[in-house]
Amino acid sequence: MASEEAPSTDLITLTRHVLSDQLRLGSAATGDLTLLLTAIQVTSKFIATNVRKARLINLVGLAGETNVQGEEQKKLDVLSNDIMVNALRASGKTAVLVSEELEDAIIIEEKNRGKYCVVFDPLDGSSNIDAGVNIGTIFGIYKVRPGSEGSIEDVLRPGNASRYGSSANLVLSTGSGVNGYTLDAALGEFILTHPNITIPPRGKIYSFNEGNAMYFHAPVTAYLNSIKYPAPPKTPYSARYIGSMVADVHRTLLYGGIFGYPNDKKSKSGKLRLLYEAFPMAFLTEQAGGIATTGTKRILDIQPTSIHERCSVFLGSRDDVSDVVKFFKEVPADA
Ligand SMILES: O=P(O)(O)OC[C@H]1O[C@](O)(COP(=O)(O)O)[C@@H](O)[C@@H]1O
Repeated sequence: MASEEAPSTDLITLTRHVLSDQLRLGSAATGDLTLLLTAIQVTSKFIATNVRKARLINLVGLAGETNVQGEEQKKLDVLSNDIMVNALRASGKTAVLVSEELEDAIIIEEKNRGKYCVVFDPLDGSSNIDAGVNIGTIFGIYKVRPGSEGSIEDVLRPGNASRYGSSANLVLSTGSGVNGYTLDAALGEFILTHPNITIPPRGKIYSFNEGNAMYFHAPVTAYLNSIKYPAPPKTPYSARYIGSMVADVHRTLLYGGIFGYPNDKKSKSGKLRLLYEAFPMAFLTEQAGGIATTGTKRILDIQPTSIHERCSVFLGSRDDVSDVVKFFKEVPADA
């Protein structure tokens, strides 16, 4: 009879892990980032719980409002946004908040102000909510510039980011590698389950919404044809597309391959937002050993000019994304 392996007694919670990370920084660490991440953890747990029981407590469907992107807001979009704004303000560690759901940035009042700015998409993939498909929260954290009291300029800077479904995962980088945590709902703790995530140098999966294929620019079409109809002995890549960036990128980090949402002839600037979708995902991808590009520019080098601007996104395994960049060099945009 197979003996079940005894559970590890050395539980590494997210808080413990971030603290040890901060302690490695010695006196430079004030504990502020740990407290801010604790606030974000609480919002993720709350959102995870509500996503799980959404249909039972009438939290599915539309909220009846439209956001700055022109998208109809889901009830869970609004709830998740309110929860994050309140928790981040109450943490006393933030100066500027930028949310996908709010037209303007929130500049935190002096009495509650801290030294961090948080940009976030409270519920990414919301088109999938009512079908119970994986969705998530994406966030990025900046320090205010020296001498700044907190203004929009503190987040309009080059970038150089939870997932809810069968399990709630949180994937985090503070600049020294990427770690994944799984929420133990019984304990109410995120436990380290994926230490030091490293993306494979090349994968066998591509993740694009090919429903837009007729609008794709020539380099993208040429690249996709190269992996769908390769010359033998190479074999075609598999297609996987959930339609929630947080879930498609999570899988890409673990299995390798490429996720892409390019700008095209229909949407010139692309769909995904630079500050709170592309930057955090690009940072995680690079920290995991991958590449994140627009096809012609490293995403983290982009200088943002507005908080809701969009950009083209290709990210994933180093060799796969390098192939895309090669096609952008060799194939004229509208050949
Ligand atoms: O439905 P499409 O056009 O494939 O777009 C899906 C993409 O849009 C998004 O849903 C945008 O995010 P929001 O749901 O936060 O607006 C991404 O998660 C996803 O990658």
